[in-house]
Amino acid sequence: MAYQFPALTSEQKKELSEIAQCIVASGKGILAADESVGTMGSRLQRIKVENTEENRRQFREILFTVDDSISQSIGGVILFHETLYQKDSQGKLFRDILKKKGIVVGIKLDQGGAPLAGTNKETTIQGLDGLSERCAQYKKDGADFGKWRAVLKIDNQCPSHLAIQENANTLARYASICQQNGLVPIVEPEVIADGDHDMEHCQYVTEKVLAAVYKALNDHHVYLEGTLLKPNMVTAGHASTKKYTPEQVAMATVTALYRTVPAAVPGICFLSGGMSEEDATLNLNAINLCPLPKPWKLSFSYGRALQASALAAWGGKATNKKATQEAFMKRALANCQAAKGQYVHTGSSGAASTQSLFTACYTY
Ligand SMILES: O=P(O)(O)OC[C@@]1(O)O[C@H](CO)[C@@H](O)[C@@H]1O
Repeated sequence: MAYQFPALTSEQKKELSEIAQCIVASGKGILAADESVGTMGSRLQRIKVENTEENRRQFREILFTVDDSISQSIGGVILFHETLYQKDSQGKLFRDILKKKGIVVGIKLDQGGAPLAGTNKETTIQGLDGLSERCAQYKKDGADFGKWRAVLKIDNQCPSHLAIQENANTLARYASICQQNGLVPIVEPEVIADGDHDMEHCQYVTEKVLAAVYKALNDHHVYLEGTLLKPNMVTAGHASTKKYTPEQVAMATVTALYRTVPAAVPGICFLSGGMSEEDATLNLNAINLCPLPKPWKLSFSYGRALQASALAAWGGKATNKKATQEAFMKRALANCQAAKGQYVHTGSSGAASTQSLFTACYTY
């Protein structure tokens, strides 16, 4: 069929693919620091710190003012709206601090779930109304990529055909709007780990979801070279009694991706989904060593698995700045090595790094 109505100019495509490649350049991944106020509240509650704007700002200032060498491991940071406009204690905007380090700034664009009536408590994600205007403003304010997380669960009759189609289409519509405004869309269809299903079942569902997402992206004329995928790894449900090695997780994950994700996609940055920091790193390392064709960069976009030790080290005290930055740097480096298949587990990880970070029905 003739391509009569091109969605993007060649200049727009060039810009988008350059941004995407820069984020996942060798060994680099993403710090997902885009927790909403509510989600950050539950993180802070764990360390007995009050969820105030100032406390959220202080923790993020510590992360973002870490040594410049962080840019060898972190190619992009996803921010929440509030954080995009926050400043450090010297009055410098966080986004300028990150950009000065050569880190690309991203913004969370989804606005929470809404029930899909007639399903077993499944959801779609809101935020398409006014999205183009928000994207245009964020681009002016220094963001170069966006993120939208859709949630699919494995349960009785789930995910339903409706939930898969609706979320795939919404992700594709979001991705198209992002690209029109110069933002690289991170497409995140998360099959959450709640449940007692085995890994094979998770693989089956993940393949169905990803196949629907890439069909929808194609229908919406999304330029794949200017996108990044943020999927779950293929694992057993959190309540499953079956245990799998990182090599088994890697084989199931890469098989699912190889069957469904086009080679034009420059990078796949996994979410950590409640895995411990160490498991998230070991699995990513095994994924990069998996003996299957891997035409994309396979990296990380971790929230919990990059910040849990740092949060524990901070404990709300400014005097713990150095220890907090060291803990963050350690995980960032470990994941940088894992993104190249070069991580060697030394056995010296702190308690926080092996602790499960799973929260049931994790939403926002
Ligand atoms: O699973 P993780 O790695 O902790 O976080 C993944 C993530 O998509 O989920 C959170 C909720 O939207 C976001 O803060 C984050 O970007």
